[in-house]
Amino acid sequence: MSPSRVLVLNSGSSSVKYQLLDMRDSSRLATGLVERIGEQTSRLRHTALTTGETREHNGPIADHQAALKTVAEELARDGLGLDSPELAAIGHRVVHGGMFFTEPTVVDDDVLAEIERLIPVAPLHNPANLTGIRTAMALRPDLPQVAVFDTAFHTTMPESAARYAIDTRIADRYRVRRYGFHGTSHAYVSRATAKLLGRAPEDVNVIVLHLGNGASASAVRGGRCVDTSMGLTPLEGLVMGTRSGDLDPAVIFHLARVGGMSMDEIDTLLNKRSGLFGLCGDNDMREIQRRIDEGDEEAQLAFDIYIHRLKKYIGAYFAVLGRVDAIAFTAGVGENAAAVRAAAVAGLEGLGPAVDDGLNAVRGDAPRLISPASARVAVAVVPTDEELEIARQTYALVGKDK
Ligand SMILES: Nc1ncnc2c1ncn2[C@@H]1O[C@H](COP(=O)(O)OP(=O)(O)O)[C@@H](O)[C@H]1O
Ligand SMILES: CC(=O)OP(=O)(O)O
Ligand SMILES: [Mg+2]
Repeated sequence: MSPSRVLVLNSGSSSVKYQLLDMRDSSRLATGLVERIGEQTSRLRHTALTTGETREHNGPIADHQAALKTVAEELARDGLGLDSPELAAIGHRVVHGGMFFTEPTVVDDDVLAEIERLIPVAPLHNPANLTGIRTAMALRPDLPQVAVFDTAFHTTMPESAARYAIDTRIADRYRVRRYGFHGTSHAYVSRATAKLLGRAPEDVNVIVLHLGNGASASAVRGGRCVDTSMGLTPLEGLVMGTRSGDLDPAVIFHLARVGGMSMDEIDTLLNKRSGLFGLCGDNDMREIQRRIDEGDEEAQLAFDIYIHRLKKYIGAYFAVLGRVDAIAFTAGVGENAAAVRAAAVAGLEGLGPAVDDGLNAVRGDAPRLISPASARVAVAVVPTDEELEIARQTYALVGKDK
């Protein structure tokens, strides 16, 4: 029998999420998460679905290379090691693929060089993605390593949405344009939303709100992305856990000229010390909601700013799409924070969407509608599964090669 397993690695700036899947039936064999890499308090949580056993390790894991070695050891303990002949390929989430990578791609030296060249426009993500690929290559040099790019789904955006209004020659010389991210999630969720509505993706217009630590919105017309909120880098758009999202670019000149801050300091400020964290000292929506329940005004204002920006994007994408069939909430905040969903849609009834408080309060892992039957625009919670989507794309590509 030909090998049918795919290991998926989603390496973030300080974490690695992974899943081992059997693509004959898309079942998960193992899943896990390494968090707080580089800190003293790193944690690995590994679950073997073959046995139902979960193991946890606490203690420092210095870097992504060490993290992946530990992951490989954990898989081996369950008889699912990387040396298995059943492994067909390793699929990697790569955040920035620039303009060239519109499809999943088997990694070779040229692909590695291009991912490396794009580091300045994804400084938090591409270095971790590269380490993931290189470490996996060293462990299994014979296996195809497939890169699945966050940017790929957004390459269908029209030039009117993808261009910034700056001197075209400068923009072209430095490839300054809007690329968009979280594309694997936007693609998966927009398709799953069409399915939930019982319609073909080609017939459905969806606004997808991917609200995790990083957050982005997209306007999807008939299965193709026509606009998204992230731009050259994953900093533009919505208010995020630690990123500012949209601001007047002159804020940067002001902080440099008047505040005496260096470019690196401003970069760190906007990427790591802004967003919800910058506004109230917490980036986790659970903690913010707890503080709001206690009457904390700072947390309330952070929440209100987050919601105001989200609403502006929902409104904008109504205008971009003309007709909207559904709004889909996904990722950690979108899937779990009922208060965010209710507040984001409140007051938009004139445009068609509405949230039913009873349905919104129901928790679950399955895609579900939270709008009343009378709403002209459906509102849905659609859990994302970037790892499954990466595994599918990886397996489809490797299968084609055989
Ligand atoms: N039960 C919950 N209620 C509210 N927010 C939650 C809940 N669980 C997770 N979150 C939010 O989701 C975020 C993580 O989302 P996730 O999509 O896993 O992010 P990422 O992939 O960017 O690490 C957390 O920072 C937190 O704000
Ligand atoms: C692109 C991006 O922001 O990714 P994440 O949400 O995983 O940080
Ligand atoms: Mg994520």
